[in-house]
Parts: sequence; C-alpha cells; structure tokens
Amino acid sequence: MTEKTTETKVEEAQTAALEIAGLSDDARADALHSIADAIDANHEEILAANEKDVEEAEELLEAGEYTQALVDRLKLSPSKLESITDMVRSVAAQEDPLGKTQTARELDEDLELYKNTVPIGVVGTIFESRPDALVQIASLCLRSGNAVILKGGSEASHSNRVLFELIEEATADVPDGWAQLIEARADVDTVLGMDDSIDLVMPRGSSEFVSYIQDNTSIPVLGHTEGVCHVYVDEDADLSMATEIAYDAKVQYPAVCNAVETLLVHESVAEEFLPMIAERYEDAGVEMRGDEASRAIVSMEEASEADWETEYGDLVVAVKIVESLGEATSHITTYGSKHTDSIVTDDSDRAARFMRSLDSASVFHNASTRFADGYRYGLGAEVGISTGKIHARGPVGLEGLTTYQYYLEGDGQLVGTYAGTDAKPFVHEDFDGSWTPGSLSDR
Ligand SMILES: NC(=O)C1=CN([C@@H]2O[C@H](COP(=O)(O)OP(=O)(O)OC[C@H]3O[C@@H](n4cnc5c(N)ncnc54)[C@H](OP(=O)(O)O)[C@@H]3O)[C@@H](O)[C@H]2O)C=CC1
Ligand SMILES: N[C@@H](CCC(=O)OP(=O)(O)O)C(=O)O
Repeated sequence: MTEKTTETKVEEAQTAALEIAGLSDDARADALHSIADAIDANHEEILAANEKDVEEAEELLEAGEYTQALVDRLKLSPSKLESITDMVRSVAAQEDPLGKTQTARELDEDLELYKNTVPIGVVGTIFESRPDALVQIASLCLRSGNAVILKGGSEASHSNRVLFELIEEATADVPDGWAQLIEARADVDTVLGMDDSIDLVMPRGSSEFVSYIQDNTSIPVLGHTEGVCHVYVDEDADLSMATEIAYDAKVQYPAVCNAVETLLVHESVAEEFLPMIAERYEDAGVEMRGDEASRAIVSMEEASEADWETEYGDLVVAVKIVESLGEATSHITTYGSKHTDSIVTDDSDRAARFMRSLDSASVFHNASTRFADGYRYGLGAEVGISTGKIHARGPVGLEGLTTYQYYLEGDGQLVGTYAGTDAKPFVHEDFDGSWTPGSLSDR
C-alpha cells in the first residue's frame, strides 16, 4: 500500500472535521473510553516500542547530543501509562464542551441571538518527544469535536506510531481520518502552507521552533514554548512553606516546562532561607548558581547573565537576592517567559501586587509552579501550556479547542425596521436560556 501524502491526510482530516463535530457527546466520550482500554490492554507493545526510542536516545545522551530532560520526557513506564489512561478517562468525564450557550440575548420580540460553542475544525499540532503528549492532544481534540494532525518529536517515533495505531483502531466508530500522524519536518512545511484546510496550528517546543512556525505560515498559531518560571520568597514568607514549594517546583519533575528555574529571595529573609533550601537541594542533587549576595550566604557556583534567562530542564537552579517585591517583578518581566511564576508570602496585599504586576499566563500565591497543568487545573488534560495570549492562555484544555458561532432565531424580521427615522429600538436584553435547534425559546 502506498503511503498517503500529507496533502491527502490533511484533506481527509478536513472532511472528518465536519462529521466529527456532529457526533453526540456520548459517542465522543465512548470513543475515549475505547482509547483508554486499548492502551491498558497493550502495555507490552507500547513499552517495547518506547524502549527502542529510549535506547537510541540514551546512546545520543552519552554522546552528549541529547539532554537528560529529553530522555526523561521520552521515557514511558507502566505507571506513566496508567496516568495517561487516567487522563483520557478524565477527558471523557468532562462536561461536553460543544453546544454550550455562552450568551442568550433578546434583540427584539421573537428575535433571539445565541452564542454557542463549536469546534475549531482542523488543528495542526507539533510537539516535543513526549509520547504522552500525543495521547493527551488526540483525546482533547476528539472530545471537543476537532480533527487533528499530530507531529511528535522524531526521538519518539516508535512510541508515537504504536500509540497512534492503537488510537486509530480504538476509534473505528469515529469518522475516518479524524486523526492523522505526520512524521517528517518536510510534512510540517506542507501543513504550514495549507491555510485553506487547517484552522489553527499549535506548536510546542523551543522558542526558536515556535518562531519558525510563526514566520512560515499564515494559519493562526497558538504557541506553547519554554518555561523560565520563578518562585519569589517574599519578606513575609513562611520559610518552611517556601522551602517545600521551592523544592517541589524544582525536584518533583525538573525536565518539564513548569519547573522553577530561578529563585528570587528577599534580602531580609535570605540569611535564614538560603541555608534551609540549600540543605534540601543538596540531598536531591540540585546545583545552585547564585549572584554575589547569595554566594556570601551559601557556597554555590556563580550565576552569569545567561543563567537568568535559561530554562535548565534539569536539577539546576539560579538564585538571586532582591531588595524589594518591585525588583523581583521587574527581574521576572525582563528574564521570564510569561509561563508561570509564584510568590510565597503571608501578606495578601503584596501577593496581589505581585500577581497583578506580572503578565505570565499563570501567577500563583503560596503554591508550586508545577501546578500549571491541564489535569491539575481540572481540564482533564492539556494540549500544552500556551505562552501566547490569544485565544487561550496557560494550560489549554477543551475550552481552548473550541470557538463559537452566533445563531440568530427570528420570525421574519428585517433590518429596515430597525433603521432610519422611525427605527424600532432594540431590546438587547440577556436571558437565561440555551439554543434549541430551529425554534425560539418559550420564555
Ligand atoms: N509550554 C509548553 O506546553 C511546552 C513547552 N516546551 C518547551 O520546548 C522546549 C523543549 O522542546 P524540544 O524537545 O527542544 O523540542 P524542539 O523545539 O526541538 O522540537 C519540538 C517539535 O518541533 C519539531 N521541529 C523543531 N524544529 C522544526 C522545524 N524547523 N521544522 C519543523 N519541525 C520542527 C520537532 O521535530 P523533530 O523531532 O523532527 O526535530 C518536534 O516535533 C523546552 O523549552 C520546553 O519547555 C515543550 C513542550 C510543551
Ligand atoms: N503540564 C505538564 C508540563 C507541561 C509540558 O508539556 O511540559 P514539557 O512538554 O515537558 O515541556 C506537567 O505538569 O507535567
């Protein structure tokens, strides 16, 4: 059998998008349960494929060509597979994102305007070598009635192929072609040129890569890029809490984009706090790199200017002592990536100042940056963490995969009635109600 071209795959997805949008809530949820069951039943096959990817990646890690962070994100395990299927089932359990009436407005008697959620259409996704991302993205797209083009990182190709085939087989009742796998960078370039057929491109990866996508397509792009995340330990912080948060944010999963990269510490608590966190970090093997003031308190490597803007994705953290909250927020504005930043303080006014001064997608008070995640936000899963502002920010779940349509239900009204010297005034009053196909509400 000849392999389909990328153009054919995109065309098939476009046809499927129109059909999948019409599938019932139950049909979309049932298909997700079939995906979860298929993954549960095929651990061996998935892990064998993943083993091949990991072996190849580990060779390149030894040769110094890959980072540990890449290998960590690539690796699957039985427990990771369980958490993947939990996420798929959790996406299935989410309320139907489609057909929700966001606004019902009476324009005049028997003239009603409804703003209703609908799928985006065909979504092109390009993501890093993280096989769980393929399953999360496909699940969210299916639940929200979108067709999806999936392009994962080349290091995960064996894992992605097996997972994709399982998803395809498990969703035999869903319109054919709703999910398509592409593998080469050249295929991505083809997709970027198909602006008539693709409605949105979501790239996840380095900022260079996301810029490359933005520069090479006229399709709207929702970028998901690096996380240079901060924890600021304020002068009024509970230092035990600050230690636990700084530890969790760095150590719990250092390879991911919501891990903390820079700790900012108010000068009045630095003498007490830095030795506390240094002891915990030392136990976990975290390397600290600090400014001169931090190094005068705890022995660590010197941080260079480049450290402030580096996403280590590893057990390394930069440390800086600041004189004020203003200095902390200005440091974050200068060097951060508008992903996720957190303040630890008992002073709610200062917490509010911190949160309002920053332009990051997620800003936390007394919590670890690692909470920036679709599953933890109750979205079921995430397509990724958007570092763009329009149309979705932070963890992108089902809502970020929908747009809306206006439906107007009338009874023969004409615009001429509402224009000119004897113009009839509009009512323009919102009411509680949802659109019922083809009829006016019986309020
Ligand atoms: N905010 C978020 O949700 C996320 C952020 N990230 C960030 O991404 C970075 C790590 O990603 P990394 O593993 O380096 O991923 P890369 O940026 O190297 O690659 C990601 C994907 O883009 C593809 N790609 C890269 N360059 C091109 C190109 N020129 N043309 C076509 N496709 C291309 C890769 O394909 P190929 O493998 O074939 O090269 C891969 O599928 C980190 O900074 C991380 O924080 C990652 C994921 C999510
Ligand atoms: N939300 C995810 C991390 C986000 C993400 O996609 O990270 P990554 O792909 O590793 O850069 C989590 O908390 O595991």
